[in-house]
Amino acid sequence: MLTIGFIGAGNMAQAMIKGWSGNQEIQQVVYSPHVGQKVADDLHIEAKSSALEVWLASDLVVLATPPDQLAAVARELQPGILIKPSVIVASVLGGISLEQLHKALGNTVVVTRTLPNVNVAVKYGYTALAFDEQVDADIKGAVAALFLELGRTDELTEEQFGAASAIAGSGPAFVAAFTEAFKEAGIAKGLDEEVAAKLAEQTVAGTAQHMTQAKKAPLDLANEVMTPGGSTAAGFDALTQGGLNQLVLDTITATMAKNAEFE
Ligand SMILES: NC(=O)C1=CN([C@@H]2O[C@H](COP(=O)(O)OP(=O)(O)OC[C@H]3O[C@@H](n4cnc5c(N)ncnc54)[C@H](O)[C@@H]3O)[C@@H](O)[C@H]2O)C=CC1
Ligand SMILES: O=C(O)[C@@H]1CCC=N1
Repeated sequence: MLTIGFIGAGNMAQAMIKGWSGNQEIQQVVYSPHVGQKVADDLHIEAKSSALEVWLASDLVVLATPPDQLAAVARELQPGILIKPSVIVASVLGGISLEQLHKALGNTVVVTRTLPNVNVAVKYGYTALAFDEQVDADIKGAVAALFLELGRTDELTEEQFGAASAIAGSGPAFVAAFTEAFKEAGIAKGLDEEVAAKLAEQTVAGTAQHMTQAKKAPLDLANEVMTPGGSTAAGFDALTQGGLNQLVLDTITATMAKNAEFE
């Protein structure tokens, strides 16, 4: 049995807990000063009463607080790090580097940097992983296998994390915003809200599934839909000439700029 302990019980921690919840080989525990007990009750796992208790109970500890809480959490964990140095840390803290993790937690702790997105809750996530030279191949393999259970995963360089965070980490929010805009357009054109919501959601979900299952590039799929001289091409021109690519680039640039503030 592997025990995964969460420090922080917000949206990201809950998504990961849900993703691993069906695995009989994994036991999960959680601490948060605010909502830990409620989240534990809702997700049928055990609540601990401090970050230190989580550390002492776990094989792998996920740091899932807001990034600015790292120093406070590290202070609480110091006795645990001395008593039980074998614990592996998987940090999901946005913008916090491996070097910053070592500075806060000490050089002897095995730290890994992981960047999942909320879609891990339904095992359709993407998780970027980064390791330093202290992490041996067995630990890398074990951490990668855990996240592979929650969707796709890759080892990236830390330099790639800013862009990966904006596109894969924050991306579900942007795709959701596009889906909402699709729905709003349907309502504006006379559909009931319920119908518009269903059409928008199923079209976004189906398009993603189609590209994945058929290994089709986005523009190849778009070209299949665009009957020459037909209606889709007229809409596609409006979308691209209206500045879609620039808008998406601006979105990613703004996201990365904010993320860099934590470094
Ligand atoms: N939400 C997302 O999609 C993603 C979030 N992340 C990262 O995950 C981390 C958490 O983000 P969210 O879950 O969205 O935030 P959130 O605000 O939903 O949750 C934060 C949690 O941390 C707890 N907390 C605050 N201070 C604490 C402390 N000193 N000790 C223990 N627990 C404490 C809060 O009670 C709360 O349960 C952030 O560092 C964020 O950058 C990374 C990738 C994606
Ligand atoms: O919004 C945030 O700061 C975090 C990082 C990636 C997704 N959520």
